[in-house]
Amino acid sequence: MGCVQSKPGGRADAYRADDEAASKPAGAAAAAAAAKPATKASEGLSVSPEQPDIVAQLLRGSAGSGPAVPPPQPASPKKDGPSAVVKDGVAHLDARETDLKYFSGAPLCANDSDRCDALCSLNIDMMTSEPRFDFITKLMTSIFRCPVAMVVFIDNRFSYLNVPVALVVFIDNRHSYIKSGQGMAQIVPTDRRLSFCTWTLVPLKPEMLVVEDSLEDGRFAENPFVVNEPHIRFYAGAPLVSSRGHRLGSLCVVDYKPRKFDAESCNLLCNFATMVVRDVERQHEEDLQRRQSMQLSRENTQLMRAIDACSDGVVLVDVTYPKWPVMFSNEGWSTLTGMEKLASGSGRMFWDLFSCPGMSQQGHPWEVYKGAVSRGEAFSLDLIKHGGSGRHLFTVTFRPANDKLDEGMPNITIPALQGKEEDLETAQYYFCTIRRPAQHSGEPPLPPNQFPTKSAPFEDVRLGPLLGKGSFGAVYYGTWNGAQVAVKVIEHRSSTDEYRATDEALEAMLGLKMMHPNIVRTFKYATKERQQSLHSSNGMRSRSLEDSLSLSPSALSSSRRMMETWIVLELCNRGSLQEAIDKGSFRTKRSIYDGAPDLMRIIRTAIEIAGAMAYLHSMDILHSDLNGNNILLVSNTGIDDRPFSAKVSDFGLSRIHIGTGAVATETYGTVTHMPPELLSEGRLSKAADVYSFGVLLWELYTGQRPWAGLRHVQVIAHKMRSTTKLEFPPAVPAAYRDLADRCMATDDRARPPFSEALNVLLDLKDAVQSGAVKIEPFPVYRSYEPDKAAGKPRAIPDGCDGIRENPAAQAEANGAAVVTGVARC
Ligand SMILES: Nc1ncnc2c1ncn2[C@@H]1O[C@H](COP(=O)(O)OP(=O)(O)OP(=O)(O)O)[C@@H](O)[C@H]1O
Repeated sequence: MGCVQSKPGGRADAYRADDEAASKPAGAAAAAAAAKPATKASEGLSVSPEQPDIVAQLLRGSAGSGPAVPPPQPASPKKDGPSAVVKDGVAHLDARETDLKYFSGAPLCANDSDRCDALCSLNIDMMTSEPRFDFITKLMTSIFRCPVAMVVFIDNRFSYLNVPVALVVFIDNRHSYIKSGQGMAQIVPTDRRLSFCTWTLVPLKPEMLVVEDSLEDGRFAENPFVVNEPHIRFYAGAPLVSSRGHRLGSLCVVDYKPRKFDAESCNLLCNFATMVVRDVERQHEEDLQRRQSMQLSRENTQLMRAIDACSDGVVLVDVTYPKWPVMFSNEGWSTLTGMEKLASGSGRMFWDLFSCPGMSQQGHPWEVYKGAVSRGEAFSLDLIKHGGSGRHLFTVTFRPANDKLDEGMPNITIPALQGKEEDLETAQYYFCTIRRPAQHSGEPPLPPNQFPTKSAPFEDVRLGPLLGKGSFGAVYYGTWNGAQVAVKVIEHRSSTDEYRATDEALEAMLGLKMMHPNIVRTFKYATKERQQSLHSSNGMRSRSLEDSLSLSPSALSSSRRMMETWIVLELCNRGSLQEAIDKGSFRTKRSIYDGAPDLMRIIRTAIEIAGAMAYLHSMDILHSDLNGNNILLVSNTGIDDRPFSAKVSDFGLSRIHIGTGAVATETYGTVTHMPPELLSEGRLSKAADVYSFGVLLWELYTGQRPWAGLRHVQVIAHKMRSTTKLEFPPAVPAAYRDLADRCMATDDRARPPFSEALNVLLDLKDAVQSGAVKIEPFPVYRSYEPDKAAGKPRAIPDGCDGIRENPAAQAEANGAAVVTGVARC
């Protein structure tokens, strides 16, 4: 069923709201919006519960919808009037021809920003045409026998029209929005002043907007889409009212000839509108649930990794079934018992693997302990393992999975099992912690209800769950004298005297002497001989500490002992800068499509990083791997209005800078942030850190990943050719762009020292604060590549092997400076 009927003269649809009433106060315009509802509803009309007022308003006409205003004045058509134009894929008023005073469109309703927030919170991808809406609009064109039906969402700047293809041809005469899929609607963001639909937001209460003949209605008679192509004459729109009462947009039908719209049709349109909103809300709810369950599964994985890292054997059992099926076992379990690793679904029962000496007279252990389990009690038993050679005695501690680890520690249980009080009372899962009994190992027995923790090299440091793993080792949450800390655990071989790093070098590398508010503090470290591999058993090959100290591998004798170093660090509780950039934390939040960079937040964060780096360089320490993952965030203690402040971390690759020259290194940081001289010659200097900082400035401002979509080899090739650079969007403040460009200069001598970068940023902060620098919004869904002709996103193809095939390389071949910011959504 076609959704567009061709009209003589190429009629099509697009909107422009032009109105004399628009220059009136909002309330007046609100009444104007309702002043021409031509529908006369009949008695017995059914009203959808979610939109009770709509038809009632129709029955009453416009009375009560807002302050009284003069009825709209009919206006005569202007054949040579202004027109809507499409710029960069957005339908705008043509300001050259139009006196904007007369085309300001519907006035903003009082709660428009709440309304926009509500729309934003639903995470609707307004730029994507949805087949489910196509189905409804096609149904509507057939039921109402009109050429066009649309679902339109309206944010604070645009109406997102899902326009049938034939109309897209009209709206954008360059045809750049026509994709394959004939008959499918395409989305055209349209200046909200042009939109008929924005008038459905104006009345105080939701009501239908029916324009039987636009030439007879003062709000629309001079609208460019009435006066010119596509000559809209009829419009009927029902607001899309969310279950919380916010109007998100409208569902509308349009015709090119005047027509009547009876009460039954209004009712039907309202019901369709309700269907659309419920569908959107249901989809949102499902997305939320999906995200939550992904989060839960991530947390579960993290927990399992943390449990895996325990040197004691841990088994998770389901105590609601006889014999207690095993759900999970860790590496320590296999090491201690010699049994295979078990997972949920393996069908193995705990009480088939062990027996309890002396309990047979009392009954099955799972029955004997039923009471204790139902009360969620912890208990310990000496058990004999079945199978294998000989009898092995183990002490096993049983603890409810939703029990607390100990004072000051977070709840290290399965997240899915946490939470409800009633769950605590009827615990289903138990952790069984297996240790050899005291008489075998010489260790004191494990007190009941205590989760095993690693023995600490420091008496006063306790390890909690795993926070993450890096190439040098694992980082755990921990407590130290009651304070929350992060503990980095690194495995390495003991140093020979010949290659022993000096205390001074080690301390510098660990950042022990650094005291700066924007550098992650290292409180202390200690080394002990390692009892058992923490990571290698997980298949993870740890990079050793002496690798980072550039000790010769040949010097590492296999006879040397394996050591474990614990480094106690300041805890950074707000994740990494990279995560914050990816989440859009450096953009003003309205919607992802029209937000602007939050310049103040960006500059303040950049100042913190530049300050920390200036401090490091003043101590002749190079970072050498400065990137968003190595800058951690902590909750802001009120120094400004950001929720976080930044701290430079991870001196794993740091080198002591000797003299003024550069340090040769074979250790690499992150390719995207490395300067050309480091890539080509392995030459590391203070200027290399400055280059990485320049890339960070670009990321902070654009919110994008540098060189996204390119392979490492392609990134390196681009950098080596040095005609290629990261380009900023046009609206960036010049001082900011110049600083970033200087930092990323190919010639390392042209890069400013951090002290200078810091001063530039401080000046810029003052300029922004005083209003001297304006912040321009720019959409993030578009690439900033110089191919402006197409006016649409151009993604660099992934998986393209040859650099020549890359559009960036082609642009470069044409002499253009190439930009690599690629659409994130
Ligand atoms: N002080 C800290 N506070 C909170 N979390 C931390 C801290 N230090 C590190 N982490 C977390 O631990 C993870 C591992 O950190 P680590 O420094 O070992 O490696 P990385 O920086 O991710 O990788 P690489 O060592 O390869 O550069 C990090 O991703 C981070 O999430």
